[in-house]
Amino acid sequence: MSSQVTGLTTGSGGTVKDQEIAAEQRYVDIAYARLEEMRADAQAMIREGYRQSLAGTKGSLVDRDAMVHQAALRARALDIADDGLVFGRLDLARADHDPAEHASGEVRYIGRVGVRTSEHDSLVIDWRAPAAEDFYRATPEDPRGVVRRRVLHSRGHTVVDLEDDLLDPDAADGMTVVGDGAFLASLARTREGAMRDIVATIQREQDEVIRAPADGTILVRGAPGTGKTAVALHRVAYLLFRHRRRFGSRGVLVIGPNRRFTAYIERVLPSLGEGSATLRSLGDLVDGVTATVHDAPRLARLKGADEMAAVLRRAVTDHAPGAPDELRVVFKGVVVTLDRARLDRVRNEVHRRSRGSVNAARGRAAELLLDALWERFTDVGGQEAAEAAEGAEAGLWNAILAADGLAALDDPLDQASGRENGSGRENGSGDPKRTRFETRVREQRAFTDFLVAWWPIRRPLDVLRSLGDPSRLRRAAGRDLDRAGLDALAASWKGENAPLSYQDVALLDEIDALLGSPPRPSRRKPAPADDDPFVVDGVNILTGEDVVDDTWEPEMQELTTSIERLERSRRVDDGVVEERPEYAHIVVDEAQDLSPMQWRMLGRRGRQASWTIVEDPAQSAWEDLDAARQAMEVALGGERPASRSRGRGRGRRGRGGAARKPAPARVRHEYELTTNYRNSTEIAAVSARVLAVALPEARPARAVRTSGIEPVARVVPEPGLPAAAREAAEELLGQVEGTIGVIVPLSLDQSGAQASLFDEPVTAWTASDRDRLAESLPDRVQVLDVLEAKGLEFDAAVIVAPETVAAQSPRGLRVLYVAVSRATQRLTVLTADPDWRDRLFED
Ligand SMILES: Nc1ncnc2c1ncn2[C@@H]1O[C@H](COP(=O)(O)OP(=O)(O)OP(=O)(O)O)[C@@H](O)[C@H]1O
Repeated sequence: MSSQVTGLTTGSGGTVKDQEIAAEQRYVDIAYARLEEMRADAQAMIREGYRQSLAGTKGSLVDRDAMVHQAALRARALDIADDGLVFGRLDLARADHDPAEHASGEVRYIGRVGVRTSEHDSLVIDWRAPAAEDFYRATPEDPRGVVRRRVLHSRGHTVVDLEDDLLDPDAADGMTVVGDGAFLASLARTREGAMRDIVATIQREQDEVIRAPADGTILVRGAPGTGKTAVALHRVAYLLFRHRRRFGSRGVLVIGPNRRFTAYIERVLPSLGEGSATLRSLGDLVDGVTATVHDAPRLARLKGADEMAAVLRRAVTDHAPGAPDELRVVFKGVVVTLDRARLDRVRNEVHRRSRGSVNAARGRAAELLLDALWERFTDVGGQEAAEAAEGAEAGLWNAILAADGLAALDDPLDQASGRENGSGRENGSGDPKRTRFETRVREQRAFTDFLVAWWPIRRPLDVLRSLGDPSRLRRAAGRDLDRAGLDALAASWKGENAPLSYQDVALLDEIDALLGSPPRPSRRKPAPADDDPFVVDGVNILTGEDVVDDTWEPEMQELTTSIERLERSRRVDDGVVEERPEYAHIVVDEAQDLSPMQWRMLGRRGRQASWTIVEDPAQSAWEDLDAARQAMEVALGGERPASRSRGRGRGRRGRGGAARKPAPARVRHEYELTTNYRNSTEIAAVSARVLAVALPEARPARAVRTSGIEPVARVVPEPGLPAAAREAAEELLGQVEGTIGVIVPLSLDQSGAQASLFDEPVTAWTASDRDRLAESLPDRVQVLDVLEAKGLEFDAAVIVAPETVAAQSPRGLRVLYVAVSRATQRLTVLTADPDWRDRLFED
């Protein structure tokens, strides 16, 4: 028999629950005392590391670094554990349980880090260790040897509440069971603006995802509020704990939809003691650029489509803006010219042969230009003319020398060809006249200046901006874009200061991959080469190497090759070209919104990675989900069915991709989360109605918490919506303690070239509407548009003009579904259309 207690008073003072709390407090105090000793040990180890460095040998410095690094990591993890160190207790059944005896089997305490006594006995088990798994997995149907599971709620070092689950009543002889729904109560807690870890209350289906196999791909689906983000972050902490060597060294990347979202989740991993994962949004994944705007859905669809890859491929092979369209050199008095058509042929040939990095192909461009010049030189009879001029010149000199009684000159051009043998390009022709020609041409400033201007080292942003010119974009587009698309795209990229959108960032990454690294400078500086014609102001324009000597004037360096320098300074640190980072594991949150181009961007960072993909297709703002799926498959590098599925996982065969050679097949496991921990049942009912219209076949998640507070709907004439939104926010400020989100429709640019994308004008909210609304509201109220609200949650939400949100794009209803599922406690909907009130609020 066990005794279920919620607040009974005992004779010895306090409730039974108080006594249980006091007993747990004694244990927790012991754990904290030991934690303090471990922290002191870690500090001592850091000091010892520094002391060793005084020994002064190289080996001791390496040892010191390793020791200090390890000790510092340990110290940080221990510091973090200081808050709520112990949060769980498992009472296990005795293996030889005799029903006649009192059950007192093994007791395990679960916490944020593992704590052992100085004799190495376990005091607290790290939540990620195998021995902690039962804490999250045991259920009454499958108790896994657990009789009672206890969750300890603490404030700092003090235990303030307990909650028990009795999992095996037959084995719980005499065991006290306390609790009054503290878990559910914790779900209703105030949201303060940043997501918190859920380590003490991870549920079984969530734990299966967190501890899923580390290889291959994990695909996690679930409706809003089912904990997908929370689970993905806890999985990162788990992977880094269990496979530190593998994931710690090459790194884990967590990708979220926007910067607001990454700011919202950024505290979770550090609170779990993991500071090493890289957290980025789709808008700041590429170094040096930051997206500040979302494109209107139709523009986003154009930019994100797979076809853009071909458009950009053609764009980087076009001549750079301002590239000269004539090359003119002089050899032996003969003027040799390459006109625009000939230059274009050379350009095409360079691209055909160099397949890959455009920026690194300048050397090849120089070679093919020389070939074309020689061809042209011979075509125009230049050889004969040069020989005649040469003969006349030599004759003149010899006549002068003979008059002075001196011997005749050797052929000066033969001397030049002798020099050529040692230093120049081997053109393979074996023709000394041609070799001589090339040597002379390469020495000409006209040629090297032309080369730098005609084949500049290009930056991705310059290429994108150049497509703001409609004629240039039309050349690049071929048949891949129609007229309306062309105009809208060009308008969005035009001008130095046009803001960069989230989709633009993926395009910049694509261009970066096409341009490739600029030529790599060598670590060793070569000697200054005064006689090297490809050295222009201290830089070899073919290789990008610095060939400056100590006497070089820095100002002079800046004069001629500043583009190269700028580009290299972006990437080069201490002589090492910084390549695009690749990760061992990539977590993609809100994956349903990624465009094909964004998948390509991620794929380049995870060629060898395993993946955790988290998504809810019902929340997708992206129109062409099939194309996005295919791009995802390519990014993931080919799949094969799971050899062994765990939990609810199911294996599935993917469709490798054509754009990249498929990587070795990888295992995939799919999971579904089914419980909504965010919304009250009342709010969940509203979002279920939107889902039923948006995607009738989809199933809403089961909400578990009833608040007794019904959502509110108000019908307001359209011009009055901003004022009504403000009023609603002010009202909610008095009703909830935490955050309030006022979620408004998108601000769509339907002017100028972008107007052609809209069949008919759609109501939009302007930036000034938003600003006016946000004016003088306190910080805990955020005014944001529906796309910015992705992944976030608030104590209360005001949804403004659902009818407009629904009409703004073909996926408008799904976007509205996102908006109405953000609130934990209170929801107010303001609409100008009474039908919409009925749709959302009447059964
Ligand atoms: N096991 C749990 N214990 C306590 N809180 C939980 C648990 N699981 C999820 N939550 C809470 O539920 C809320 C929703 O979680 P989360 O944001 O991860 O959901 P989501 O599925 O990613 O939602 P969306 O699809 O809307 O982005 C968060 O406040 C999270 O802390």
